[in-house]
Amino acid sequence: MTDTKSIRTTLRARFRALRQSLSPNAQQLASEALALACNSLSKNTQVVALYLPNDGEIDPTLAIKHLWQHNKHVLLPVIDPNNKGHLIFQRYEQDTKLPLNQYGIPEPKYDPAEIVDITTIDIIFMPLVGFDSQGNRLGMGGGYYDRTLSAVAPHKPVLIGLAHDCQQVDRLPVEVWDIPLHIILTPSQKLITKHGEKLFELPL
Ligand SMILES: Nc1nc2c(c(=O)[nH]1)N(C=O)[C@@H](CNc1ccc(C(=O)N[C@@H](CCC(=O)O)C(=O)O)cc1)CN2
Ligand SMILES: Nc1ncnc2c1ncn2[C@@H]1O[C@H](COP(=O)(O)OP(=O)(O)OP(=O)(O)O)[C@@H](O)[C@H]1O
Repeated sequence: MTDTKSIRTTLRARFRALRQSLSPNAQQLASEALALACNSLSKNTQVVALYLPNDGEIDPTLAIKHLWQHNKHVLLPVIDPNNKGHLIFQRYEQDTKLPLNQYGIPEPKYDPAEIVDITTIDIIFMPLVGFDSQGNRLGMGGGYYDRTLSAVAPHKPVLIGLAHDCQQVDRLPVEVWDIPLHIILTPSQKLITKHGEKLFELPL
């Protein structure tokens, strides 16, 4: 194993354990703070991807409810059955059925009619295991988001990582394929990274 890979593996285990150890009350407060922040960032947008929580991840379900109330199109990631290691994004509505995927995460059943082209998404709010102030992201280790996003433009969709404050690390060792985040939201911070600063030149 390379140094980078082994450090990322060690950090992944540490930060997964840390977020899993948060109390239900801490998770609830985090989710409420997140809903306000997501809502404010989504104001001038129409199509927004989120995720359903797993493994102690910060819970965006309250944010999703707010977005529905404001008539936004909410999407969820679905593991692409036709393109190994990639995600597609499908519409998520109040009556969407959510069977569990291979990792036990609820996701819409694959349906080509429900797929939304990734280049039309305004914001992808992404789960993460760890992050640093440069916008580097450590995920679950499947490479799904990195592979899926490798084909999109550097400014669209806007990539926003969602995390608990305890998931921040000084500096993550990065891999060549890592796609940096524009913004990272935690219950107490809206961190605009150096990649995100370029977005101020564009309407969000
Ligand atoms: N909530 C949420 N949804 C998501 C992701 C995510 O990180 N969080 N993903 C982001 O990519 C995709 C799923 N990727 C995942 C990759 C690995 C594991 C996982 O639990 N891995 C186990 C090993 C499981 C096995 O191989 O049987 C582990 O590492 O313990 C979970 C999700 C799509 N949906
Ligand atoms: N663009 C890509 N093309 C091909 N393989 C990739 C790409 N991105 C990631 N991978 C593969 O995915 C594996 C996992 O990558 P990494 O450790 O960066 O995942 P992660 O960022 O934690 O996961 P995720 O993106 O699913 O949240 C790597 O071993 C790498 O080989």
